[in-house]
Amino acid sequence: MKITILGAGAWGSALAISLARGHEITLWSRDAAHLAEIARTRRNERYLPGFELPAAVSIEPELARALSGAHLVLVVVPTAGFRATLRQLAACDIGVPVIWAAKGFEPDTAKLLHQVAQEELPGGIERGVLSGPSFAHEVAQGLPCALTFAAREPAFAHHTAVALNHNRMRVYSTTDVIGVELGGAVKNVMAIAAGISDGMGFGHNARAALITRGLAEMTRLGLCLGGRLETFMGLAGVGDLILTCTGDLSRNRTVGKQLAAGRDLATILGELGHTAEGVHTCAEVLKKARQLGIEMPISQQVYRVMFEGLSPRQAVEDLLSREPKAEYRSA
Ligand SMILES: NC(=O)C1=CN([C@@H]2O[C@H](COP(=O)(O)OP(=O)(O)OC[C@H]3O[C@@H](n4cnc5c(N)ncnc54)[C@H](O)[C@@H]3O)[C@@H](O)[C@H]2O)C=CC1
Ligand SMILES: O=C(CO)COP(=O)(O)O
Repeated sequence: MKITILGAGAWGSALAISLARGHEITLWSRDAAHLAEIARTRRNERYLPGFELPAAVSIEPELARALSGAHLVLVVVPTAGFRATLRQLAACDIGVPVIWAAKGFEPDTAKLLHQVAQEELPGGIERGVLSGPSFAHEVAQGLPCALTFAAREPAFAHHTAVALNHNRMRVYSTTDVIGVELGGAVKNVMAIAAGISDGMGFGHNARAALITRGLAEMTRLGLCLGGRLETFMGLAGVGDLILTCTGDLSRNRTVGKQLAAGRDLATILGELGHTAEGVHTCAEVLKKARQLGIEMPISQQVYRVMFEGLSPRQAVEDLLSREPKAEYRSA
């Protein structure tokens, strides 16, 4: 299959390297100068240093040419650029399936990406989302991983998962698009919380509590939005939650650790040099939770630490001083 990947950050580049095992890949980005450097060096030293691009990956700065002959388009830009990228794509009159691998709500609109796709892509174009526990660096190394691909149409979900699957990347399929997208969005907020807790030295018990109660928040919101319980218990839910809350390769977890060290958010993001989707998605998650009357105390405290100057220590004390409750309750 010929797959065109839009977005040459860490994840777009890692997927290009990984999928080049069985497909012909064309990599495109809005940043022509960066693409020219990748084409010259056959490496993406800016976002994914240390990996050579396989021969099956071509670089194409002209979008229409990048899309020519493609059987599948994979959009891997941050949520902030998702709508604009789909608009460019739609202007090229594509007639092939479009799938995406970004995680989070669209900034400001509190929309999940399938809703943005619904607004921007012509009707009749098959679509879906790839998610799950997958640090770009490990995927580029060819280490084993398992992901999930969600699409409304079961046959499309199955065939796409089969096409993306290879012996280092097991891809499962589901029709729960909302659950998969919501899991990927909320886990990034929880990774910031876990980073704060670990950065404060609160220990393994506290982190396990955050992951578990984070899963409860994800599930409460996700079920209300129409996601399915089993999705939150799967790769795109608890799987990715565990990875990002515990793995030091996580950019969101790094943001949390730096906040715990008392550093200012703007400085942290400036130095990170990568996207940390949990930062803006936190506000969108809380917007949704408010609209639906759902309690999300951990997300609330992460927001207050990032944007209202609450100290990480006070944030944790506030969480612990809440009235004891039943562990399970309906939304
Ligand atoms: N890095 C990882 O391990 C994984 C990342 N993801 C998700 O993939 C998405 C992309 O992340 P990364 O590639 O890691 O980010 P990155 O920070 O490594 O690279 C971002 C890329 O997007 C481009 N970009 C930045 N703003 C843009 C905009 N407004 N419009 C179009 N392009 C823009 C940059 O030029 C760069 O090429 C995010 O939603 C992230 O949550 C998902 C799974 C794994
Ligand atoms: O989504 C990811 C792994 O599944 C990457 O997480 P970060 O964006 O926190 O690095």
